[in-house]
Amino acid sequence: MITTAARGVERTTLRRAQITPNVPAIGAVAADCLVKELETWPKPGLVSHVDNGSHDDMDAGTFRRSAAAIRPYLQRLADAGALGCGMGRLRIIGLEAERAMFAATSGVNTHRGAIFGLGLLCAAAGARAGGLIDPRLPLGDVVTRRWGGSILDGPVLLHSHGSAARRRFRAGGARIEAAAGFPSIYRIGLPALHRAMSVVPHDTEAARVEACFALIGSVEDTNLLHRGGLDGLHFAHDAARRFIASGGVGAPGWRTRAQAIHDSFIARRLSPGGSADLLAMTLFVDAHEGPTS
Ligand SMILES: CC(C)(COP(=O)(O)OP(=O)(O)OC[C@H]1O[C@@H](n2cnc3c(N)ncnc32)[C@H](O[C@H]2O[C@H](COP(=O)(O)OP(=O)(O)OP(=O)(O)O)[C@@H](O)[C@H]2O)[C@@H]1O)[C@@H](O)C(=O)NCCC(=O)NCCS
Ligand SMILES: Nc1ncnc2[nH]cnc12
Repeated sequence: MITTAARGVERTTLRRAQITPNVPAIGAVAADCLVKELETWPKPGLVSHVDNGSHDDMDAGTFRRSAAAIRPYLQRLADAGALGCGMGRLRIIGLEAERAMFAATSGVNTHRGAIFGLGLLCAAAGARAGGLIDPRLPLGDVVTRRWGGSILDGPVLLHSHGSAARRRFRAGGARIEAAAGFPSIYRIGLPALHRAMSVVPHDTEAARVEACFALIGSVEDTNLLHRGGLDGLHFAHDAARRFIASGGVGAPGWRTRAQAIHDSFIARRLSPGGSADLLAMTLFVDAHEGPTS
């Protein structure tokens, strides 16, 4: 737990540090990406502004409260990145963010994966904007270079759904994704988002749907493994890949087909929460290094 004394040190250091003017915007951009992820429909099995997907313990309001509660911590992670902090400091802020999330959601895990991955990307954006690292380096590479080793060496959560699924199925999960510089964002999420933006330039929600399906079709999502085992993961991969292969959001009638896949996930109670987090992270990276940023 962070002590009052440690907080005082952090505040003093922040006052002294040369934080460039765009660092203070990083947390707000990240929280906005969480809201954009929420406001994307249809997302198979996931909660949105339209329905609760495969969940009966949370709705759009739960996610909005969670995003608002963790926003200041995402900014603190950006500030910590700009100050050159190591993984130990980032982990303390991340755990505080988790506590704020649980307080805002009455104990429901909405964004633990997002706090981790988006939090690291915020710290990377802070390090880059603060002049600590080559500004041309992609944010994913910044994460690998600065914190990759300690991400993999850090303490493991023994009782999370994800850790149980990772042990049972030998899956990778959020740490491997982050330590490797977020290959799912750079190889899958961003190309799908940009492809769809060129096909449906006036429909930004459709572009997010395309990126979401592309991610679900490829990510080894521990949420899918936790709820549906290997069968659930394969079902999700197949359905999402078929949607993309048949033209995605560029094909006529795409919304009806996407909704049918959403319904099929709900019938199996599948929820690709890791892919939802990676969609929010894709939007964040796009905001910082996309064609129009
Ligand atoms: C390192 C931690 C992330 C440890 O977490 P864990 O051991 O649980 O590791 P993972 O299995 O790897 O998953 C963690 C969460 O990351 C998301 N995720 C899943 N697969 C992937 C993937 N392949 N790549 C990236 N991210 C992935 C996912 O988060 C979402 O799902 C959460 C809800 O899940 P769950 O509680 O199981 O909910 P339900 O299925 O609904 O449960 P039931 O209703 O069935 O009961 C939600 O949070 C989404 O965000 C995984 O859950 C990390 O937590 C940790 O160590 N934190 C400490 C802080 C820290 O180090 N911070 C660093 C600086 S910020
Ligand atoms: N929209 C969403 N629905 C369910 N789980 C999630 N985890 C992150 N975003 C989510």
